Amino acid sequence: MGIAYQNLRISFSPYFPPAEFAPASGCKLTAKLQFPIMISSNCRSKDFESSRYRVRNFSLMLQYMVPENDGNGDEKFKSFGNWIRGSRLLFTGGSSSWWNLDEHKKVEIGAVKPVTVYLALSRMWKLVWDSNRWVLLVAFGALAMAAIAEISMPNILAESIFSASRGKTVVFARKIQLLVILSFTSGICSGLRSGCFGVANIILVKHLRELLYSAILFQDISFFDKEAVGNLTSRLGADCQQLAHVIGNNINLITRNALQAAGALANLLTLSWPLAISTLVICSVLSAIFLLYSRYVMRTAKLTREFAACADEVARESFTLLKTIKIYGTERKEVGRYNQWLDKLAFINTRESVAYGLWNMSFSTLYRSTQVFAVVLGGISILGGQTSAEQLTKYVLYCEWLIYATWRITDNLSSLLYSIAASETVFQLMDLLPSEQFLSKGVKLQELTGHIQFVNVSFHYHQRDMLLEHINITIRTNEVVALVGPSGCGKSTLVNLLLRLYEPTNGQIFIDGTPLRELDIRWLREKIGYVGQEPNLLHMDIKSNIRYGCPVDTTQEDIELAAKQACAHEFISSFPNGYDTIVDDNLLSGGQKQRIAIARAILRNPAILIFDEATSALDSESEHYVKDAISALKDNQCGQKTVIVIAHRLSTIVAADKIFVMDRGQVIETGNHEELLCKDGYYARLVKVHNNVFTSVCSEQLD
Ligand SMILES: Nc1ncnc2c1ncn2[C@@H]1O[C@H](COP(=O)(O)OP(=O)(O)OP(=O)(O)O)[C@@H](O)[C@H]1O
Repeated sequence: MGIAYQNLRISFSPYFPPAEFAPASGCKLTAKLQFPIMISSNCRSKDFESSRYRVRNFSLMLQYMVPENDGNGDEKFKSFGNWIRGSRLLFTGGSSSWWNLDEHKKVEIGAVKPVTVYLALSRMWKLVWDSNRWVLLVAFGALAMAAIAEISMPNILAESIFSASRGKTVVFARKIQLLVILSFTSGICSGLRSGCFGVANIILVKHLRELLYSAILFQDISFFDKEAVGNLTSRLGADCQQLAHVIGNNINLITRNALQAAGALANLLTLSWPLAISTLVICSVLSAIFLLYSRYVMRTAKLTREFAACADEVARESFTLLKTIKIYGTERKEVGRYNQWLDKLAFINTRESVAYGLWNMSFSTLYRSTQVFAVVLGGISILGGQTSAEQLTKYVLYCEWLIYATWRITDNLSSLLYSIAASETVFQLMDLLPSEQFLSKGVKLQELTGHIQFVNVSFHYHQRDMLLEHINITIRTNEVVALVGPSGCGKSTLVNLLLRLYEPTNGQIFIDGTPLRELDIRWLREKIGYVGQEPNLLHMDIKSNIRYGCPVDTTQEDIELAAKQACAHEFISSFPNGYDTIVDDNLLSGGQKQRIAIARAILRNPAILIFDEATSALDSESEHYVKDAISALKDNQCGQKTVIVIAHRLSTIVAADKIFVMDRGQVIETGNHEELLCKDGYYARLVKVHNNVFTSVCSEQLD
């Protein structure tokens, strides 16, 4: 990997730190830099040295690099200069570097095994054939009929003209009749062919998207740590759409033109084999040029998709974080970040267009020269008395057909190759096996009481240092426990392991005495209620949001009861549409979203309830209510629960039966509030700091 930007000043956006950047792990970036990177002041240089940031994906890192002078006039001059330099290279023999795409290979995302045309086509074919073979059979039947009708026409056309010139009225009338029948046959069959291939295409794209989407969704969460969301949506959207052309246009037109070319060649051979062979030579030259062109197209297509995906990812990220961008006034920086990928896209597309122009130039020249060639050779033959004018006319017509068909075949082949290149990543993703969690059939216990044990559990994220070390904790049935500790000490990670979003690197987790790995994951998750740090609601009505993922049927009363317990009923009822109000980003405050998420967790009536800083986005009053809701759930009407709360707010955790104090991935203290205060250790210090802050805030308010 290397960076080939000449004299480019690069800065890292402070709002999107390169979360995994460090030359240390696996990617010796600094050793290969061709030019020094100047890091601007908005990025602390220690971040680069720190082992916190490692290169996980070089291309991801590139997305965070922003040319410092983006958007100003200087840059426009520079890019204009680049264009001039580019054109000079193209036309002055320095073209090899102008055409060179190798440099850009370095930013391709994830090495993908190339897919052969045969493999890709057979997979696509199978997708359509398995679900609706009749469409394909009718399409190919109609295609063959139309091609036969069309290819017979030049012959009959010439015969009817020459029969008229010879005054043979009966022959002329018969030929015209035949021409009319052929015209109708060709028209009807062409319509049927296009329609059926169009339907086949729709079936193909639907299946591709369906399979791809489900293959992605069934991956482990660690898969999403490595893949950018923009890339995945790009595969689902643009790449699948690109494949939409394969059957409907490419295969359809290639087959039709191949049949027509074969028919034309057969007719040419019967008319005059020397002339036919000379046309074939021209067609072969065309094919050879096309082969060169197509190889280039395959490479540009791949890069185009990768860069478009990166641009999508930047746009997606910007739109998601729009508020942050507005507040920090980084619109121009974001435009620069986006532009960076657009420039790369333009670079590739310009070369692709020039290559297409050169290909078209070669084709047009050879096509026209064939006509001239045919007339010259044919004329000589007529003058020598070896060929008749009728034969020459037929020859010129079929010659045109052959060359035209060759052109259409190559043109569609290039588009087909473009699509096949898009299929590589799509198929690679589709071939990913679902997470092992979903494949193995685990144990379903008769009842889940919520007794949890972490036995010597250690864990680290992919390519990161060990985060949790030798965790040994026991949470008894119906206990309310709190996890406390400084930010980043691994509290949420501990919960992630309990939810089996990640597997421990060492040690085991037991639930009701059964190893977590052996339990049926769906069954287990049905029994767990989870309220995350950032409550994510879906774009649907509030009722459906509360009911989301609930394993049992629920009534409106159940939903309202859960909302009441989560202190959400009042504000929901205040909306004109009440529980039918559609949730969108601006409608609800952070606290309101969290209360809906709490209601969702309560409605499931889970055996284990997890609140990951569930109170962080709540105002004091709501926090008080939610605390009450948690206590109510603890000694609850509908069966007792084990409750795990991760909270920074002291008030939320004081009432817990047991508090686990964590620091740097280890549990350093255990006990209830009073016990821990008596220990006068880390927890006691935390409480003191909290009280001091609280007292100073109160006295400031009193002043
Ligand atoms: N998916 C991930 N991939 C890599 N590292 C991660 C991932 N999720 C979290 N981390 C890292 O693990 C460490 C612990 O994160 P975790 O969210 O468990 O901390 P926490 O104690 O819950 O912090 P907070 O109280 O701020 O939420 C952090 O340094 C974080 O950067």
